Amino acid sequence: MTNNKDINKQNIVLEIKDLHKSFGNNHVLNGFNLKLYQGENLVIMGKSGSGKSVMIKCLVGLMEADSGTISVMQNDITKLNQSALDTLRADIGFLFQGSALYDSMTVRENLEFPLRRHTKRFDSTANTESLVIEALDSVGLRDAIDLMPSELSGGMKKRIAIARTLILKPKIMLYDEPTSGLDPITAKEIILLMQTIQKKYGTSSLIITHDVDCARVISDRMVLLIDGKDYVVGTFAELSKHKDPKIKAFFKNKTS
Ligand SMILES: Nc1ncnc2c1ncn2[C@@H]1O[C@H](COP(=O)(O)OP(=O)(O)OP(=O)(O)O)[C@@H](O)[C@H]1O
Repeated sequence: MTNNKDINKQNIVLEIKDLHKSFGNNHVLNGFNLKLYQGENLVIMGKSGSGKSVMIKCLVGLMEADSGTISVMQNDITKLNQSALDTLRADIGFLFQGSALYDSMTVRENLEFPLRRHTKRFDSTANTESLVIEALDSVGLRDAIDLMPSELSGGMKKRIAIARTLILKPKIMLYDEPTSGLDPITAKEIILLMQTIQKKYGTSSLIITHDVDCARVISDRMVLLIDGKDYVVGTFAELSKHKDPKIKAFFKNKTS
């Protein structure tokens, strides 16, 4: 299933070309490529240890690749100075696996935190309170504004983490295992929320997941990371019918 929306294939918002990363003899990324188009949900699947986290770390600058290029909105991030990189980073919202809220801060303070770090992004008249409320409304949790993270369920934490990412109005969202640790109903709610956000904010999303149901619902295209490469790229419908055993293994009993 593909989502019925505009994808602008003329506008590549993120491109990884020929990425290599090894740790000694462990050649984790071995010529990995991907293109993310504006307005697209691109799912990356790969088995455990295939290099998804390594790829994300290279992408957000936490790890240096051995070779290859990573361009975000036509800027090669390996060639930017720190200040240009920080500006560009604000355009990328990263939802970490564990939600990563600050436990000692209220929901409001958690949401204000990125605003304080990226003050240049907002003019001085921007009202912090209204930005916080707008982001909370987007995830349906305005009433949680004064709660502490310990008072939230797993699904609520995920929503607040999404709101905290959205508050900077990113152009690209990176979701690392957005449904892991959630029960199937809550996982479905988060997937629906990701779709709603995409429509409302017009973001492009890179979604790393093991969750085949999530991939089926959310992906416009998928990339399978196998043997350190973009082994195959295509829609869920195309890949789930593939005869190659390495590809079939991802979809076993899951194509209904
Ligand atoms: N800092 C590091 N030093 C040495 N080896 C590393 C380092 N980081 C990752 N690796 C190795 O890179 C490989 C890929 O790891 P990575 O964490 O990217 O896998 P993954 O696809 O994200 O797995 P999972 O789905 O289980 O999270 C593994 O063999 C891992 O041991």
